[in-house]
Amino acid sequence: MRNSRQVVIQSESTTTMGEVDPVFIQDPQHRPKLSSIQLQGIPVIDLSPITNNTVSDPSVIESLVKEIGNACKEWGFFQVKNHGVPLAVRQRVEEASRLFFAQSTEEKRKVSRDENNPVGYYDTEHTKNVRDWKEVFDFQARDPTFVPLTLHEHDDQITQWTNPNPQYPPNFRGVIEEYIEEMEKLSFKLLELIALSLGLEAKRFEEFFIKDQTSNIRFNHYPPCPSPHLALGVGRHKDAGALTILAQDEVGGLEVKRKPDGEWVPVKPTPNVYIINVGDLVQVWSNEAYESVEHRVTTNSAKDRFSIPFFFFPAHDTQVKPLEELINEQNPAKYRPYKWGKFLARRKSDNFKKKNVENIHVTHFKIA
Ligand SMILES: O=C(O)CCC(=O)C(=O)O
Ligand SMILES: [Fe+2]
Repeated sequence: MRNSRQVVIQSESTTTMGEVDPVFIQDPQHRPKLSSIQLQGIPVIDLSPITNNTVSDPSVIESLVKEIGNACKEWGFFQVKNHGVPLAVRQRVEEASRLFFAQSTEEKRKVSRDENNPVGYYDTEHTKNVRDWKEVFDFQARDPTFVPLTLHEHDDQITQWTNPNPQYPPNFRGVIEEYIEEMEKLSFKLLELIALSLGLEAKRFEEFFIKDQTSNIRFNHYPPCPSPHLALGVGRHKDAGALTILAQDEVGGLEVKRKPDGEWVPVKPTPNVYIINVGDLVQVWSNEAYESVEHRVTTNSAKDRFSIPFFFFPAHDTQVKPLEELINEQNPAKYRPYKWGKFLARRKSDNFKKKNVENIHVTHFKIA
């Protein structure tokens, strides 16, 4: 994370000095407060009614669906326990991630992403044009993943993204693939519950994901940062997909913007839970019954932090628009239709070129 342009910055709030390249420094209004208070957190929902085969009482499922619906409305975020993902599978992938990032930068760059194949290692991501204090390794759930060749709306040619094959740790790919399989199963279950909570058929969303989904998993490593009050691990953003399933370690740093008052609420680490958030696609499909909520990651000066989000993305040819069942004369569609694949390719391309404009975002399709 260090380079020759490093400068010494005088902290505003304390007398400590920290060394951070200016590209990492957030505007004052976006700097984290780093308070240690733990506010009333996002809800933890017990998924045993759907993971435990012996539950037959429909009212139990009904109340689970209500809980999920309420969490989506109030927070856009929730956590799940008794989710059915074997702990050993998670531990294997977490261990592999640590080993991967512990290698030299030179080794990691052997599996770097590039403009045509935006999958693999990189350490220069910018969120809202400020550099994130992190390094990542991206891996697609489908290998190859089919995506549009160009960004032109009427060009139907496709190309493919393929996964790199890191040599270390041994069997990294196998361990990731095993974990992805669990993430997909959980994603489908969660989307069913979300569909039910919107009054839709349980499998309403399935068609978008069955063939050629574009989901990816990301390994994040946030090294200790000498100036945690100036930089962020990931700047404030919303996730663009359908939903995200996040495994965070015990260090903490994820903050969610609380809906009514805009307060940044830290998500306290809890062993073996997953943090779920609905993304922009659910916001559009539900015609804003549910909203995708901003979140960010703070850094700290003492500890490395690792997290693993799984981004559940539909097939590239999915036409995204508010669902017919959820719009009517009183509640007309709030978004124009858009092609998921074009959107995704545009995002990756803007992101790679680090254009000095805001990345494409779902608000571009909002009907004023
Ligand atoms: O590391 C985290 O806790 C969250 C990361 C995140 O929000 C993202 O990668 O989109
Ligand atoms: Fe995110």
